[in-house]
Amino acid sequence: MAEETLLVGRGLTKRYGGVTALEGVDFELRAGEILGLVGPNGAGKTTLVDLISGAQAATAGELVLRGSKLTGPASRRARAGLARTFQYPQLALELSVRDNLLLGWAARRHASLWQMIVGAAAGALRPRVPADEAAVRTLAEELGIEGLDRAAGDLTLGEQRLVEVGRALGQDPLVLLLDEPFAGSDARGVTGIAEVIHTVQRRGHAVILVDHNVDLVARLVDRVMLLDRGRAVFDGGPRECLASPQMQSVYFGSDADTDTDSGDGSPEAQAEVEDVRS
Ligand SMILES: Nc1ncnc2c1ncn2[C@@H]1O[C@H](COP(=O)(O)OP(=O)(O)OP(=O)(O)O)[C@@H](O)[C@H]1O
Repeated sequence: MAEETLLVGRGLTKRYGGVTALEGVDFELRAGEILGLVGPNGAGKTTLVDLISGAQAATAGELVLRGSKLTGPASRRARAGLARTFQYPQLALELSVRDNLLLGWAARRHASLWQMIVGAAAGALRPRVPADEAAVRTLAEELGIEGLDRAAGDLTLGEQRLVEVGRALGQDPLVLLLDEPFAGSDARGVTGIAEVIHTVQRRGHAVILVDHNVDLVARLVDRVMLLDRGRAVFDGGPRECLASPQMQSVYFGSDADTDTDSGDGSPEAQAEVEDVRS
């Protein structure tokens, strides 16, 4: 695995009024690394993704991407090399699957994915770039996305997630942030999303993968960070995390057994991830 440090977070803290969502979280993400972010409801997982992506401003702390401070709004951070997906997929529902995917490629050349979405909804996804269209067709085949002319609003939740992950891949991110990408996905969707994760890794870039399902995450990632009530209580290998006293304490209390599946994610999804882990 490459040794270059891509992204560093130091002392990341977020307070919403009296609620401390995140407190002094440090991490390092290396090139080619897949980092799993796990923890129970309210642990601060989405907040950390929000602080990295720029969806929320940190109360304290700093982020450094390839040696440069990462600051400013989400659009600037996207230009710096971040792409993310959301707990609830954010596609342009009235546009086709093809156009939603094309937005990822188009965003490489434009200021902001969100400006692109608004512009595309108004018919501004022109002129089309043949190379982008070819890349979208290839990606759709690889991910098993069918019916490129369908409106995104007609897709199932799992299909929408796959398209959103595909769009993020089109941005060719240095760091891809995936917030619960498997929820609502069938086995084919899980395979497709896992393929995207490995594609980013093969490019020497990095992925932060958030999910409730610790067993499922552990099969895909190189490292796991366990959050509990806003604090990082474990950072290390997935097997070590599953066996750690911190994991026991966070999920079960100290003397519980080791079934770490929170119940999110289908059995099919888990079986499929077992198969696709490379
Ligand atoms: N906009 C907000 N305003 C106030 N409190 C918030 C806000 N966003 C998050 N919180 C609080 O911050 C804490 C961390 O929330 P966060 O959504 O980051 O957790 P999470 O680990 O992603 O949880 P889940 O797995 O349920 O999505 C929670 O107590 C939550 O209620």
